Amino acid sequence: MAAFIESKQSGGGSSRMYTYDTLQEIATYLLERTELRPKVGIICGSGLGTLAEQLTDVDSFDYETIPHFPVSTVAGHVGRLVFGYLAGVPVMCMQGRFHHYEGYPLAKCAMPVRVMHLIGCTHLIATNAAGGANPKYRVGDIMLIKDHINLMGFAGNNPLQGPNDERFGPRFFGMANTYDPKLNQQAKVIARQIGIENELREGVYTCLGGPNFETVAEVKMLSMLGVDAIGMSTVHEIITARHCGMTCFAFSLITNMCTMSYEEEEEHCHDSIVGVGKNREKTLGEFVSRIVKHIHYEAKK
Ligand SMILES: O=P(O)(O)O[C@H]1O[C@H](CO)[C@@H](O)[C@H]1O
Ligand code: HPA
Repeated sequence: MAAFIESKQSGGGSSRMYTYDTLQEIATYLLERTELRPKVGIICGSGLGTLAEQLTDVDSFDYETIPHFPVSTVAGHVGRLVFGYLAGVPVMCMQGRFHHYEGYPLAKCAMPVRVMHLIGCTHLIATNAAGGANPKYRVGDIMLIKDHINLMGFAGNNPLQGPNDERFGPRFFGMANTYDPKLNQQAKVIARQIGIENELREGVYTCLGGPNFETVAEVKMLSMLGVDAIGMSTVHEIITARHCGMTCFAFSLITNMCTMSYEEEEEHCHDSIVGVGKNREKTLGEFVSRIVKHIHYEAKK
């Protein structure tokens, strides 16, 4: 198994390793094995995979069985692509994502987003577990992402590095309003409808490489830069989705507060992070179902 995982983890560091033809091959493999034609792709974060278990009439594919697909190596990420209906709407759901710290280049982490696009998804919903860097936040809050800071990009690490294939999108493109403001507005309405408006936040997310959590000095610095929540994912997926013209919606479940002083005992660990996701599964299921329904009916107007 270890050798198998290693072989799945190897490969170049840029978008070059997943050519348009390779990605089309993956999409075709899946389309030949499911009759569902989803317009919405969902990525489940750590501990949030039970969302995929709410789908009905499913066709599911373990990552190991999908050609050219990496495998999930992190607890709380099952490693399965599930097609099915959520609240009566066809969706495809990654029950487990890929992270840079697993040894995968960013282009590989974000590759399934391009597969979603080729399958016909027009919308991406990315979810994640994140640490609260905003002291007003509480564990269990849901933070709508209104923007991100691509810290890894500052250091020259971007999922779109390498030759650009115009069939996906242009070489250069803007990122303003990438997190669809209208969907965030609707999410606030939904939060009121389901009685979670007091737990809903809207803020800025950043992704660090991980796998270690942040030092106190790092949290202080990020907080000064305007970061509200810190994680190790999502940013490269959203950049990839934006590049190919998908509408993006994303939120963080605040699973822990980042350690903000040296006196505090650091309490977070991956198990408790996954546990918070599980505790919030019912609420998040309802929240995401309503977002998906909204996207579906808006598209029909
Ligand atoms: O971003 P997701 O996949 O939700 O996972 C988050 O939780 C893990 C840390 O416990 C890290 O992988 C971090 O990125
Ligand atoms: N930091 C980084 N990533 C995370 C955290 C955190 O505190 N919590 C969940 N994912």
